[in-house]
Amino acid sequence: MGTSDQEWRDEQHRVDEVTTKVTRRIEKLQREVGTVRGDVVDLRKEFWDEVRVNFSSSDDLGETSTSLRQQSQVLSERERSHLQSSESLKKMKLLVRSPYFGRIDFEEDGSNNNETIYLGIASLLDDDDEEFLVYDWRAPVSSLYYDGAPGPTSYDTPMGEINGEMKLKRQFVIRNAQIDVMFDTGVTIGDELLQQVLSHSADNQMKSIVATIQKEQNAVIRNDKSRMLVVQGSAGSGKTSAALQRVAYLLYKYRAILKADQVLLFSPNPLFNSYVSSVLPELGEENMQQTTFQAYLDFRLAKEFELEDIFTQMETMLQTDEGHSLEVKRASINFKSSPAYIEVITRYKGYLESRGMMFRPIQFQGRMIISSDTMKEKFYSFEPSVELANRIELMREWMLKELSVFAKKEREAAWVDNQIDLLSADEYQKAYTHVRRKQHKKKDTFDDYEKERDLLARMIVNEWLKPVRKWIKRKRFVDAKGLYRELFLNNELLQVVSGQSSLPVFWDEISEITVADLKKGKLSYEDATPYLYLQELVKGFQTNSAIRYVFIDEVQDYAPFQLEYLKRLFPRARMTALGDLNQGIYAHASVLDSMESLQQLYGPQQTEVISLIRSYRSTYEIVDFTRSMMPGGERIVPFNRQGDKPIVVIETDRDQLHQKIIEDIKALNDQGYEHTAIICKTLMESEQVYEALKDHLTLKKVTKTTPSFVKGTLVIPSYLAKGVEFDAVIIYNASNELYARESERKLFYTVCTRAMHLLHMYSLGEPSHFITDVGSEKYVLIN
Ligand SMILES: Nc1ncnc2c1ncn2[C@@H]1O[C@H](COP(=O)(O)OP(=O)(O)OP(=O)(O)O)[C@@H](O)[C@H]1O
Repeated sequence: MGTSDQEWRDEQHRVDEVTTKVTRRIEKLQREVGTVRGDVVDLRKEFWDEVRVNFSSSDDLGETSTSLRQQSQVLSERERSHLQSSESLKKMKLLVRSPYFGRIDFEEDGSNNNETIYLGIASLLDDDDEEFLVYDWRAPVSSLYYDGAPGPTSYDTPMGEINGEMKLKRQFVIRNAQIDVMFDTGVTIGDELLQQVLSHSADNQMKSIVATIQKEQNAVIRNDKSRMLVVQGSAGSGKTSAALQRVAYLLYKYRAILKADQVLLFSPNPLFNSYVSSVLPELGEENMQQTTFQAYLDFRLAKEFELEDIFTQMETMLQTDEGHSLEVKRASINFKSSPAYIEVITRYKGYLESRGMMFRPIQFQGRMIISSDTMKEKFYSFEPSVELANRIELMREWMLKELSVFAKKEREAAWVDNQIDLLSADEYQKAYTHVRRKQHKKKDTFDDYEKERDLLARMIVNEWLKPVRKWIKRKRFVDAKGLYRELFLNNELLQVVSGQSSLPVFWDEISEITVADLKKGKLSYEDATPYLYLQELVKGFQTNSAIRYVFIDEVQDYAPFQLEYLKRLFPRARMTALGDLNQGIYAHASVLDSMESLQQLYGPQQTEVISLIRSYRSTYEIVDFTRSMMPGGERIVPFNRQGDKPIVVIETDRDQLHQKIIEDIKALNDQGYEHTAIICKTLMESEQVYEALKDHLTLKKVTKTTPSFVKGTLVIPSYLAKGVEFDAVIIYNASNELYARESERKLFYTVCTRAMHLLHMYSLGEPSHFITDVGSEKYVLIN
């Protein structure tokens, strides 16, 4: 809908006015921040000058402490004020170039007052703090802009629903205080603006989308009722974008009680962490915490085991030769990632309540302090109704007492005398000081020889037993490894706890490999979470209650076990899980067959599922091609942005193939496509390609340890391209030799959907049937 010249002039006039106010506000805040910073520095420097310190009498002591308190109050007040001013300044700086992006005119029922509401990244009040010149995009009234169309409408507020009529919905693009684009619009945030935004070049960092949030995305962002929010959305439908705006929304709505470090995002890989890290700061918010599930496993298990990571597992599974060992590995992954295996572990815990617990004996200098059998006997002497983990707690207390008894006896041992004799003068002095401190500074500690020997012996024994004590305190006496191994050594046990008389496929081989790995101190990726889960069921769960919101991106890549584990790990958190079943690239992903199964986690009552079906990232032609690869793909709705059809280039000679790719990339660079990727299937292929092309092109090699994306032409293995996007994607070898197994369809789909503007697939020999099955009208074939 067009706007008149007069309206344009009026709006520009308002932009000028607001910008002038913001500029003035910035100048004022800069002065304030400077002054307060100076005050804080001075106060810190002069802190002790202002405090009257006098410890002579109890009155003086009281005065000193009051003076200290007052001085630290002044300091913390100034520090708070500095923080506030700095935050306001940060927001004003966001507003100065583009104060707002939307306007709605709304008349509340019965008010007769047409209120004009402008929406921006942050709110702005006029000088007397009475009128909002700009409303924060997250304010309750702003939802009208994203959800409502001109006409009768309503929005929710903490006080209840407000009804009225929207008279106007207008969009702006304001750059450097000048209106570039302005138009009035209907329900959706205009396609025109989206067209503009989406046709831009890719970046190595994700951007915020506040000006063009779509209605269904807004539902994700503002959803506030469910414990678990599941977002199923096609590739490029804005799941990650919506998740990040949702974090910003929650931080705004609950600003009095929620801090950014109480929100945790699980990303698919460390690279992705850096890719999304600028969105929240762009919105004036602090970043949430970010991690990967792998990082958590490393944190918990890497000291104990040589841990297979998810990418190594992936490399194994992507081997071209489907030999028997790969079949066994796949069966192992499938079983160990299945809900049935959760049942096995849970029932195993029940089984252990009455039998089968395993302990590691406590020994000292080759002598037994407490044997495994004694521990087991003690464990089963506790009341059977006491929870397993609580019994372990009781065991810990009992063992610490036993250790004290042992320590007392040990003080008389001959080795202790030897140690005392061996103490150097220095050590003796140290021991003396130490013992004195322990004895609360009694002066007569080393008065007579007997006492002296006794105290030194006590100290030496305690020192020597310190690691044992620590070991007990950490409950290392529970033989978690033995308990886990038992499942693979004892078929009868497995049958009992699985409730099945038959054993899983390839069980003998799976068991043999698992046991051998455990013996070597190795743990495969598929064993890591079940192992941890069993250990926690027995020893008690380590939980993190500080985290209030957990976001899991690419949830289709998690096994049910891992989700169950996260639920336990964060007992006070609400969860938002975002995923696309079509992009489940890992072997264990096949077990998570529908997003609805995620409802089991917290139960349907506490779960809400939202589907996003519009795909924004890629051009119409690319989405039309990629969606045809997937069963049910017709449900994906491409955003109507036109581009070139995907290209398939067939070549029989590898050198020729390289030559063509080099020319292609040079041409793309000339056309201004700055962020392109040569996507290879595996790391090995990626390394070979990098070596072959690096002298002809400026390339950046990406591996699992690359800390962040940079702009340019990347050479990247398929699975590391998850979640990110590029102007142009070059699939290095999309041949049928490489991509033919059904299990690789989703991987191929995922890599193709990384392209925003251009998708070029090269093939050494016959192209993958994933391409040819699509229908030749959807791509251009070059022989
Ligand atoms: N409402 C929107 N306005 C502007 N751009 C959008 C909008 N929604 C999504 N996009 C853009 O579409 C692209 C894809 O978004 P995003 O990465 O969030 O999708 P996704 O669903 O997480 O994708 P995938 O599952 O394929 O990784 C990004 O460039 C994002 O900025």
